[in-house]
Amino acid sequence: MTCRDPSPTQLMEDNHINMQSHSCDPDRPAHPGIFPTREAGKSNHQLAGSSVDFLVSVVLPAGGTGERTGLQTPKQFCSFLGRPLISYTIQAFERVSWIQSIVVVVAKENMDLMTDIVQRFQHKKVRAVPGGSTRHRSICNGVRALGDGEEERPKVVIIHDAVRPFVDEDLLYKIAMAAEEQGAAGAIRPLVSTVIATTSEGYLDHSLERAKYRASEMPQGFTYDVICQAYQKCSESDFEFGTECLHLALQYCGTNAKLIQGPPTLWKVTYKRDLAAAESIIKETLSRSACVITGGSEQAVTLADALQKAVGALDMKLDVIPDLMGENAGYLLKEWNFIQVSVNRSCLSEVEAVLTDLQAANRAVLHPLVVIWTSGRRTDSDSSKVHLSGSDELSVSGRGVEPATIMDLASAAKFRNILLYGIQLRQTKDAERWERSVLRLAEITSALIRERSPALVGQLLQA
Ligand SMILES: Nc1ccn([C@@H]2O[C@H](COP(=O)(O)OP(=O)(O)OP(=O)(O)O)[C@@H](O)[C@H]2O)c(=O)n1
Ligand SMILES: O=P(O)(O)OC[C@@H](O)[C@@H](O)[C@@H](O)CO
Repeated sequence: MTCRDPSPTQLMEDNHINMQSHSCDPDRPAHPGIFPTREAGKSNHQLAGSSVDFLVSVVLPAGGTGERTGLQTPKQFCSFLGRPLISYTIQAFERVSWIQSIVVVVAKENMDLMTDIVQRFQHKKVRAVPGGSTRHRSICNGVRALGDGEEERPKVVIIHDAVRPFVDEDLLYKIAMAAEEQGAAGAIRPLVSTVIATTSEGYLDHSLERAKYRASEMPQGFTYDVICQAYQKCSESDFEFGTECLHLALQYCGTNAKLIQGPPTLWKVTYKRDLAAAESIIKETLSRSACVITGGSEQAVTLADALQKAVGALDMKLDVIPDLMGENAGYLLKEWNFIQVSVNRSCLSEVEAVLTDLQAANRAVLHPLVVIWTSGRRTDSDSSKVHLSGSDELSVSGRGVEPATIMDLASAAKFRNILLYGIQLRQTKDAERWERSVLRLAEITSALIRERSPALVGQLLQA
């Protein structure tokens, strides 16, 4: 996780609300209906096993400064594996086919940065609008943008803090359907700590019965009309100090939100420790599987099968294939990790071919891809076993692969966000030692894929 400059420290321009019009944006002309009342459009989207037959749009409030992290860079722009947190959240919504559009609400000084992020990570359905000095004001600006004529007004608006990157389609579907039916819906989680009330002198006044209360999380959903009306009627104090959209719907629209319990991953990145936790989850998600390419040789398949068995104990799934052609080309579009196994071959041509395929598939836009070149050599007549070659015997011709060669290849690949590592297996005649070497190979492979460290790129490690 990196939180480098540019780090906007300028606090958002104060965004005063005009009581008459409740315009959330001081620059926009005040007018009686800040939320157009055109009939919501209809659209039919088929979800596997379910359907959403109304338009759904999303508002991602991302206009905060993240003061509680103690960092200069607002947490939504802190990077994980070279990508800002907000891009992960946007991706979680982009892959939901029945969501028609996403409005990201950012501080005015971050509008250019947000536009760059949308372009760099090829986000679709996304546009950025300026936020306000409080979360409610930002959300209000986002909701208003949904009705400003650039697109068909949605039936349901999903509101989700941009710093909650782990949200799944199943929950979004439940929230959207409940909001369409009920007018409002929100995700909840059990309380971890008991809530207590304090006296003005800082003493315990009373304790709430924890079982009767829940933590209000995100996503939340509202019919466009309900959330518009709520923001049109709410008070200046609500805009300034409020933290709960569901409350506004109840208070100003008489709409009782349907509450839906979500998974533990709904938590909001708030403190610095949450950034580390988010990075760990992102890395873990990318490291659950890999594709092993053998070229079809018997020795390479033997080594790959041994590796597959060994990493299974490390909670990692390997698919062993001969190449990335035909139906195996699908791995180029779904896998983040590739292991090229070469036995008795000195050149890196096979791994170069993998790199070329990956670059052509343009897969490294969202996440760095990991390619590991694993080399071994059969050293006895028993073809059922691939023994390990010493680095000085790596090739049939007796010439080993120069470490500089893989470093050069890796340096070029890194510019395309592909991390190339090499692992050599040591020579042994002893089956038990060979097993231990394969276990080391599995541990190194798993660690390289999990950490995706740019520092080790191009290194030739020894298993
Ligand atoms: N004026 C604001 C304040 C907050 N938010 C957004 O609302 C979400 C939840 O708010 P919070 O976690 O409080 O973010 P910050 O206000 O940035 O955090 P802090 O209170 O620590 O400064 C975040 O995505 C934040 O960017 C916003 O859009 N506009
Ligand atoms: O912006 P804050 O971190 O102060 O609070 C945000 C939370 O209140 C909010 O995300 C949920 O409680 C749902 O409303």
